[in-house]
Amino acid sequence: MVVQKMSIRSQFKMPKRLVVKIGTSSLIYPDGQLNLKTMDELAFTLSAVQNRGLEVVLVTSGAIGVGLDQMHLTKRPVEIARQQAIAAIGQNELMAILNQRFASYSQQIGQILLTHDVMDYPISKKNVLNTFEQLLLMGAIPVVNENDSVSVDEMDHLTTFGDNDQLSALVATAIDADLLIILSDIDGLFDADPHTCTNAKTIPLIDEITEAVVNLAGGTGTRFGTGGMVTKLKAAKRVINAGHQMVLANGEDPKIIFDILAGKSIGTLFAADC
Ligand SMILES: Nc1ncnc2c1ncn2[C@@H]1O[C@H](COP(=O)(O)OP(=O)(O)O)[C@@H](O)[C@H]1O
Ligand SMILES: N[C@@H](CCC(=O)OP(=O)(O)O)C(=O)O
Repeated sequence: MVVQKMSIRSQFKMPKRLVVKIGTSSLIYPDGQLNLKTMDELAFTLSAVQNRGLEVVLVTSGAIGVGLDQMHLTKRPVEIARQQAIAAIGQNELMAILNQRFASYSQQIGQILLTHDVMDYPISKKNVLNTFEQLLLMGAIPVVNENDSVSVDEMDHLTTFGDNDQLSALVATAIDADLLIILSDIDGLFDADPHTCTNAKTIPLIDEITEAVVNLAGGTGTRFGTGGMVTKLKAAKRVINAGHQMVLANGEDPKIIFDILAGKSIGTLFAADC
């Protein structure tokens, strides 16, 4: 048997403050069942990382996916109000499961529901940042999702409903996190959509989001995911512009975070050339 030694990234900087975003496609199986294994491993890994002295924030999707399961629905409804109602049901259950899993590792969590435009208003931004700082000071892990029942794509709301990739980048840059890890159902950024192109290969390092890079991105590959690669690249651009790093990796086993933090060459690292 040939054991391949994974190479260590020379560009990777060990973070002090980490944001991890996990997508619906990692939390819900393709048949709509909840992926309790991943949820448990996520709680274990983040608790262990926090326990070793890193400040950790979790941005989690899954409210709609969990809500569909709760309501025994197989399809996401088209009507926005129905999606919002299902998210309201699912968010409760999602937090109940996460709370229980984190509690089993003696890790306190605190829920923060955000809309993308919160950071545009100085007073709401200050209040939100104060909440993050206090939770982190208390050793708690802030658990963030979009406030789905008030997020709509119209008038004074500036972004589309349901984009936690960009929300995670917004949070990461606002709280000055050194690293954003986006966990999805794919191993990284591929040179073509891996679900439609069998020869597609992962790209280990991207130092700039050029037009050519943007052109590699397709939409979501699952019934439950929303943004696909397009929103992940927008997130990467925001993080790179703020002088920080982002890693996109497969969230099937969140213990992969230990290897990412050890600098191993896993997934795609987005980092500007120093
Ligand atoms: N160039 C690409 N490289 C990797 N994945 C891609 C690419 N273009 C499109 N995708 C799709 O993006 C999907 C991940 O996004 P999404 O389904 O929204 O997941 P999540 O729920 O984790 O946000 C992949 O499963 C894949 O089908
Ligand atoms: N706020 C929505 C998530 C929207 C979203 O961005 O989903 P995903 O593409 O799976 O990260 C929910 O919790 O279902």
